[in-house]
Amino acid sequence: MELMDVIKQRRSIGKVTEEVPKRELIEKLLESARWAPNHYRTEPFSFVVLSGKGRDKLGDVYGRINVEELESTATDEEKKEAYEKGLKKARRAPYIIIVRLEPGTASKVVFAEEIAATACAVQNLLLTATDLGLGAIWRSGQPSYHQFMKEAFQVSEEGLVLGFVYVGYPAQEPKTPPKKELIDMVEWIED
Ligand SMILES: Cc1cc2nc3c(=O)[nH]c(=O)nc-3n(C[C@H](O)[C@H](O)[C@H](O)COP(=O)(O)O)c2cc1C
Repeated sequence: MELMDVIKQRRSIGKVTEEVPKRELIEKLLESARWAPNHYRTEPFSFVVLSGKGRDKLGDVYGRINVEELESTATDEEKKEAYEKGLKKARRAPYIIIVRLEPGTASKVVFAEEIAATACAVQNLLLTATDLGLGAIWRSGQPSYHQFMKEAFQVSEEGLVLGFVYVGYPAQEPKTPPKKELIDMVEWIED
């Protein structure tokens, strides 16, 4: 596909089928992420790929966070339900790619730029998914930044789990969300 077509056709696909994409396709996504720009060559991004029962590692964290958020008066039944809801959340796609960020340690490194570089890596991944006919969505939310998440996926105090890319084959054709017009976001200053 033409680059501009891939860019425009990429949509966040939240609903995917249970069909498991071949591992080689997921490897292609990761390979494209590897080439993202990053300042001072810190390459702050790394990935954990979950599939099958491996997804329960994320589900367990979601579940424990759900349980922690319950009132102290919650019954065992309510805790079980909350935990299982977490497990289910991590089964929404056959593959989940955990996006980790570990900032460079040199004093000149700017944390915002480490986030920018990691976001570039995710965009590469999402565009490649579009090109390969896969459906993908970048998910985040508060659990992403929870201490349980950092511990489970070995992220340091300084680092971040920037989010999760859920990948499968599209089970929906999402509408294109309204996008601002260029005229509303660009100022040209000439001569
Ligand atoms: C940093 C980031 C975090 C996101 N987190 C979520 C999320 O937790 N849940 C979700 O449904 N979509 C999430 N999205 C996807 C956006 O909802 C989506 O990009 C937006 O609606 C525009 O739609 P499009 O991606 O199809 O252009 C996230 C996107 C970004 C860039």
